[in-house]
Amino acid sequence: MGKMPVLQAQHLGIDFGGLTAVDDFNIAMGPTEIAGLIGPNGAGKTTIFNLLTNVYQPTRGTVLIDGYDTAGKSVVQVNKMGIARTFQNIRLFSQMTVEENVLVGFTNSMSSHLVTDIFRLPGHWRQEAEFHEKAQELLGIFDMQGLSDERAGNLPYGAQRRLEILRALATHPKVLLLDEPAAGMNPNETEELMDNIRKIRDDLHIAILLIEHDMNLVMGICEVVGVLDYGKIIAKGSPEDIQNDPRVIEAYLGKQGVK
Ligand SMILES: Nc1ncnc2c1ncn2[C@@H]1O[C@H](COP(=O)(O)OP(=O)(O)OP(=O)(O)O)[C@@H](O)[C@H]1O
Repeated sequence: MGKMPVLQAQHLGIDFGGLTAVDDFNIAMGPTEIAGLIGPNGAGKTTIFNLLTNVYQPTRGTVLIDGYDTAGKSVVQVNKMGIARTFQNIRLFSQMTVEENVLVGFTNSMSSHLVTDIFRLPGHWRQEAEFHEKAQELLGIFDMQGLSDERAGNLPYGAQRRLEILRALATHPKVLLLDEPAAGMNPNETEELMDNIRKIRDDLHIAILLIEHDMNLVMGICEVVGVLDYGKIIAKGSPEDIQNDPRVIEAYLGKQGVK
């Protein structure tokens, strides 16, 4: 039998007043799977990320990370259980350096006195050196070591998005959720991002679930794609299956003019 899923959602749903934003969402992700979630604007994609990370408490259903139920856990606790995410809008600490932004990611897996050590007390050189090294290693994924001391806010847009991914990776997730990682990127940057997403999966052995409107990216790197429409999954399968599914073409791809 295959390995236990790292991320499982069962009959997950949420209502906002009278609106059912997500209903009966199910997923079981293998440890190194790359999956995509697509659907028209307002279909509920980001809401699913918010449910998976406990930003929203589900009205129905369960989420399991590595087999453990996330019910009642805080966002930080769920992150420690193994799920990390990026956001549609960049949320970096723009006044801090590139390396400091990565270090912030590490702090989530440390006890609070270690955080104090790193940021306030200069005595713990060995620890600092260790974290510096780890940060450099992560920055190396995107060849960003040379930018360590730049202020994050001064980086070009594409580099800021890459840094966000690294900061999420610094929390040592088993599952990485990427919310529109290619948004605002030019075709060359998107192509590079695709290689890097594969590289992250291969090198770090983690599962990646992504929301994306860029169909080249979705169809190019996802092994499984789920299509969401009005809060419900209307189709699920390989990129080929999805592209040929009449329901999908009607709900989404047709409107986008993608063949
Ligand atoms: N906190 C909230 N309160 C009320 N309604 C909400 C809330 N969050 C999301 N919704 C509603 O849930 C639905 C799904 O929104 P969501 O942002 O998840 O869609 P999406 O598929 O991510 O869209 P997009 O592709 O535009 O980002 C929308 O109708 C939205 O208005």
